[in-house]
Amino acid sequence: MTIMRHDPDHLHCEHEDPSRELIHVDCASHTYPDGSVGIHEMCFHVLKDEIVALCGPNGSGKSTLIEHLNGLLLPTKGDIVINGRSVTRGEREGLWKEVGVIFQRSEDQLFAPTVLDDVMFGPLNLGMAPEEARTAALEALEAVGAAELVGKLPNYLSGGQKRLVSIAGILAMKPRIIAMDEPTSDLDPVHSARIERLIVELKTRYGISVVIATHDLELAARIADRICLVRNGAVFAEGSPRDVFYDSDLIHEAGLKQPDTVKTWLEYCRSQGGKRDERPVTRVELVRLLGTGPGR
Ligand SMILES: Nc1ncnc2c1ncn2[C@@H]1O[C@H](COP(=O)(O)OP(=O)(O)OP(=O)(O)O)[C@@H](O)[C@H]1O
Repeated sequence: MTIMRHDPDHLHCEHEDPSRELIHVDCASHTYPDGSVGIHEMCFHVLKDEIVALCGPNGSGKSTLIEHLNGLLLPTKGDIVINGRSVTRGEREGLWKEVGVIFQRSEDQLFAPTVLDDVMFGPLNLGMAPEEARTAALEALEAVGAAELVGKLPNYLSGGQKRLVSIAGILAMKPRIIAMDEPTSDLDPVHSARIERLIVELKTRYGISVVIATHDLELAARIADRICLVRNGAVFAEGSPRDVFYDSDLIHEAGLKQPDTVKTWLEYCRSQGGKRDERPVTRVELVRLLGTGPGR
């Protein structure tokens, strides 16, 4: 995968793998009622079996894009096509079965008296019979490792537990795609690692494609198949973590900073005057290379 730059003068939302496409955001724009531009001529896609990370500075449009992926917001211009159905043309029935969205603030998602009620809410809403919904909810809580929380009051859960329960609530609806806004923000390292493992499992074990909006570039480097750089309401470049994070000009243009792992390797190579063919993006890769030294 090489870096693809989106040329604002020749916008095209095509890509090389349309047969695997689940989401197609076709030059979509959204202006909020107060005149703020949320997204502007956004071209974006999600394929089957991939984890895509949206990376960009505050206010670049990541959350606004995520809220468009299951019809919470509608574009004021352009189209959003989910699994062949145009959201803009009103084909929105059952959209929550296709794309589940997990908000940055888990509180926005949890409102029922108990965790079980909360996780059952989505399946019941999709028309499942109560027993079936209960089974789906229990399975989802088990899958996220939160089975012991089943009878608890959502209000009294810790931030990390709330995040797990809100993921279970979405997973219980068995969507094809899950979009998460800042999935690891405000979590301690243990809970972050748990959510990170869960995101990878959603893809590898359940065949769910995942979109994450994140400021944690180290996380994106570890788990994403594709990085989409977002600026001024649009994806302006995309590529593999290795290609994107080693392009310092591009990262600068995105208003971001290279991940520490990348910076450490580049500094090490400079200090050693060695070759730079390898491009580690995870700490495990970095440590392995530091053991052999650059250019050896
Ligand atoms: N409900 C809203 N009403 C008005 N403007 C909004 C609303 N939500 C977002 N915006 C504006 O839309 C633009 C994009 O915001 P958005 O929250 O999508 O960015 P973001 O990349 O997710 O930012 P962050 O990383 O800080 O979460 C910003 O200028 C923001 O002020």
